[in-house]
Amino acid sequence: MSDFRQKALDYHQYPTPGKISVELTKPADSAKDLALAYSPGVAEPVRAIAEDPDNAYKYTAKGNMVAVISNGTAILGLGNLGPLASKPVMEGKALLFKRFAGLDSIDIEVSHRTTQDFINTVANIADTFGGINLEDIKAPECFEIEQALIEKCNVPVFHDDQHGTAIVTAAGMLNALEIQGKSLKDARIVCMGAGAAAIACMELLIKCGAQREHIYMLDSKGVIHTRREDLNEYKALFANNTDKRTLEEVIEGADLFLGVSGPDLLAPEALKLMAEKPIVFACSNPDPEIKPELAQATRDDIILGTGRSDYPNQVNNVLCFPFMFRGALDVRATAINDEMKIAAVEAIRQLAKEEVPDAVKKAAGIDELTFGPDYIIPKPMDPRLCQRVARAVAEAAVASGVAKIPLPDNYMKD
Ligand SMILES: NC(=O)C1=CN([C@@H]2O[C@H](COP(=O)(O)OP(=O)(O)OC[C@H]3O[C@@H](n4cnc5c(N)ncnc54)[C@H](OP(=O)(O)O)[C@@H]3O)[C@@H](O)[C@H]2O)C=CC1
Ligand SMILES: CC(=O)C(=O)O
Ligand SMILES: [Mg+2]
Repeated sequence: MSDFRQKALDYHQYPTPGKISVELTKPADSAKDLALAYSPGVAEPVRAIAEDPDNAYKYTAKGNMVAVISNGTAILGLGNLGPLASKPVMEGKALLFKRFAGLDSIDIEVSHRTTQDFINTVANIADTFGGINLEDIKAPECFEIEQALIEKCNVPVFHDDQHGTAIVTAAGMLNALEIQGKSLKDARIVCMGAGAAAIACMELLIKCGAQREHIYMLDSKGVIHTRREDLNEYKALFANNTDKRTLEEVIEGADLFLGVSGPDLLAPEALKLMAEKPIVFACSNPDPEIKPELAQATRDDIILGTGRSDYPNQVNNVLCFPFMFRGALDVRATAINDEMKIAAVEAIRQLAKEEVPDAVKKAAGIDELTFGPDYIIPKPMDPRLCQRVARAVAEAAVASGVAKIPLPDNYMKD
């Protein structure tokens, strides 16, 4: 067994199996404590919540609690390995919620027969939580699931692989384009993958200024084009009227490559065909579409991002989802809308241009971090991310009318 594999397994096994646990927030030592915590005292908040459901935010952990819910159908880039196998990833998301945004989070892995079963299961438990983070649910079911849950639930529902990924990708792309001296409006884009992350990333890039007709999307059968008869309605929106059928044909002259598909799908020969100063985000986890060392050896004018923590430019939804929910929950947003997403893109983008505190460099294990090809987006351990992104998101929620309470005084001020 490799050293790293053993280390990863040991990390998860010792000293206690798993990565999360539940802590008490109130004393529970004496009979007096228990009389308040349990019977008879607990009856008082019960009555208060029965009278007004919003009292759940006052008397229970709901307002600071996010459920991370998966069915394990698209676990990272490892595929459909089932609900239980997705548990380490979901516990990992809970760890990130707590570590970076102070949000309590519990993972829920759902076995189900039909898509409707899954929707019903989540809808039936949603009121327990302040928000629902859907994770690693494959396309195209993820689109129907998210839409149905947004309609059924009173709390914000967010499919992280779609929108978290899209927000971070857009922020990174815009900064990389700026450094390479290119514009999103003119950029020729190749998107490898046509699933949850791919469709959402391209839709958000279009909202940020990319042109749909400049995008070529590929799935496991090749280029998505208008003469294909096997396209679902989401892929069909990206069908090009073209004779091109292969990656090599569409990548020639491309400025941007986004990989949200699987390992080693971008060969160096294809990378060589991209335009001058290309931008490549090889975001498949854990193994990117091209090995970073190979990409760098193939093109010295490249800006490269991956989804991983062990290379520069980590283009990963961890830069978004903890703070998106922090901001949304703090103003009790009923939804996560486009205004909030665009506000998050801008906040992430701008932070990368600021001076980096020494503590962040130390945690990243890097001596110098200055806005440029090897530093296009902030590091996950940058504590300013929570302040900036949560504040931008909360302000956008208030301004766009989905917040149920006003911005708290001095909210997330530096
Ligand atoms: N860095 C980050 O933050 C994130 C990275 N990702 C990564 O993106 C990838 C996809 O995740 P997600 O969208 O949730 O999963 P989905 O299952 O929804 O989509 C996977 C897509 O990849 C396509 N694909 C598979 N094999 C190939 C191939 N050989 N050539 C071209 N396309 C292929 C599939 O094609 P088809 O439609 O034909 O089946 C499908 O469109 C994963 O590797 C995941 O780790 C995802 C979210 C966040
Ligand atoms: C990062 C992530 O959510 C994924 O790869 O699925
Ligand atoms: Mg995911």
